[in-house]
Amino acid sequence: MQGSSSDIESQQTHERLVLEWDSISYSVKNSKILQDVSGSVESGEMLAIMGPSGAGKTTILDMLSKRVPATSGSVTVNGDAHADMSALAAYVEQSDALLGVLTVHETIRFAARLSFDPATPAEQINERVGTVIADMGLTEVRGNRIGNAVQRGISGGQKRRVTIGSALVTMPPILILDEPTSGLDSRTSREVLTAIRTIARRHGILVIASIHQPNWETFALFDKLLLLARGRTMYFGPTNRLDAYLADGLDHPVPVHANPADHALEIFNTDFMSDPDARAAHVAELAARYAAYAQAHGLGPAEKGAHEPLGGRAGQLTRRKGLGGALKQSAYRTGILMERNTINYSRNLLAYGVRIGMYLGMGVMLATIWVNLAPTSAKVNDRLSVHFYSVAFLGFMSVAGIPAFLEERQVFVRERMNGLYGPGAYVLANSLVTLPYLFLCVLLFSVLCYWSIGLNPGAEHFFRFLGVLFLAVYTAESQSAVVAAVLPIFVAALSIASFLNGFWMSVGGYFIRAVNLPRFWYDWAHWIDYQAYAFDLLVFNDLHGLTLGCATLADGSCFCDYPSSLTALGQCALAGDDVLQNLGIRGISFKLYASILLIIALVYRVMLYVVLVFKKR
Ligand SMILES: Nc1ncnc2c1ncn2[C@@H]1O[C@H](COP(=O)(O)OP(=O)(O)OP(=O)(O)O)[C@@H](O)[C@H]1O
Repeated sequence: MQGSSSDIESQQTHERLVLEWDSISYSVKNSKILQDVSGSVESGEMLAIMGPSGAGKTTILDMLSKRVPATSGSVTVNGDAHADMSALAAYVEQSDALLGVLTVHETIRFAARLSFDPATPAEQINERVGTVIADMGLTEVRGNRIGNAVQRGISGGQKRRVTIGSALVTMPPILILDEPTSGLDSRTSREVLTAIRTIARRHGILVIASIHQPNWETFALFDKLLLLARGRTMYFGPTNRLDAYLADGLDHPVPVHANPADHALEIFNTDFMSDPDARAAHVAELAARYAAYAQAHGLGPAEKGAHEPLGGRAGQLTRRKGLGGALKQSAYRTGILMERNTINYSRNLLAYGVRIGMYLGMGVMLATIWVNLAPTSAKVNDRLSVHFYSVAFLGFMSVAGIPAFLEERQVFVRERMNGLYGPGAYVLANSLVTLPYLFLCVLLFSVLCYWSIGLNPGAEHFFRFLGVLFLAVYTAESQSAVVAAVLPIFVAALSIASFLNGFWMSVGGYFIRAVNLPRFWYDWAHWIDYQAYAFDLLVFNDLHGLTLGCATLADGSCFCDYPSSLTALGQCALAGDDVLQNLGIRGISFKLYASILLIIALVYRVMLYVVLVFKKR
């Protein structure tokens, strides 16, 4: 039988799941953010979580998705407290983490490709992507870019729908949405939630959404409602029984023509009560009244029944794949990420175009300021400063890559949480796609300045200069990535990465000779300083084997700026190796130093991986 869209549709119909949470509480220090909240929801159902601002809606979503463990109580799927939620659930956060230069269609298609089995035919993926784009009302803007600081893109509400679409297209068994309708007008909110409901019913997806102020029709799309105030349950049950509870349980019937959701939020909002004790007592009383009513009227979580054990697709997802399978999947996802990164890098003018311009500018600057250095001993210090400047400033400017790394990292955090791929695939794709881009930057810089400065001529010397500089810049870029992964806040990452580069400059051996450094710094910092190895290599490459002319003074004597072994032989010249000897870098092994530089770069890449393994947000 021919593969058709119905194949993929049927593959994506999930087995029945029941998500239950039993008496979950969450405290930070001594403050109780959630208290004894219980409930359940199953495949095909939509649960709304509502409550005044600060009621604990995002917190409970974090508990249900197991992003944050509850202080007490349990969260189970089909009775299993160890179900792998990253494999079962897609979580759509309040903020939209998207790559600004991709189009709407590309964004959703990449999400689909990252989630589907490698064997899924492209037409099936395209069909699913097309359906989701239509369902989210994005057909008109499917070819438009998302937008970023330099290029205005789609609207905030459309971005919200792209984020939801990117989750929905992966057909997760559980879909968790934090404020899916923020930024959407009431008609669009209703359309989007109607589409989610249709897809959820059709494919048996369990949907949980926190929501602010839904209008009547939107509210009615939900099967169940959990109403929170100050972390306590004000109501949990079918949406269509809320009216009865407000009237009979609380003596606050919904006025004629009023929206029950608005009315309930008015009752449970205690933010404007000035006395904190009275506020706490009021909320406690409302929670007690709900508990008594729920018991008397059979509301609350369904009776725990016998569950099917997790099996089928969900079970497969929660089970670890064999090593071979995992590696294959990982290689497949890495390939897709590389493709996406390449598009991102090639289109991201702000992050990458401007940087290329900056490296070009630095090349022109060096070429015109250190212009045509004669091979004389008087110009040795100028040559040294060229090498120092090239390593230190090109390395330093790697901080310009931090904003783009942070944008990419946010997308990674979202997709990783949703089980699309792990830190291994991400780091590998990032590490590989950065290579040609940085190489291009360093190549442009080198071509522009190497010959006009008059560094050691010869192709071999030029290519060594290029290679060493490229390794140094790649190491610096890797260092910036590690810093930004640890501290994903732009200003903080920028400050720390700049400080580190300044530190490496200070202990590298240029400003103060390495052997003159205080032992405390020399014994460790100098030896792990990538700039020190790169500087030594560039100087060695330039001066080794070179003969430099010295000055003949008025009295006929010869003056060299460095002690020369050649003057004793009757030549008024300075051997480049004499300078190297004086600097303490004579006889270094080019291969060894280049290998150490490479190892430092790789260590940073491994550090990036380790940081991302442990730092999940
Ligand atoms: N890690 C934390 N440390 C301290 N306070 C926290 C922490 N997490 C949540 N809170 C507090 O718990 C309360 C509930 O926060 P939460 O973000 O869950 O509310 P919310 O209902 O989603 O609010 P909103 O609708 O405004 O987004 C807030 O007062 C918040 O400040």
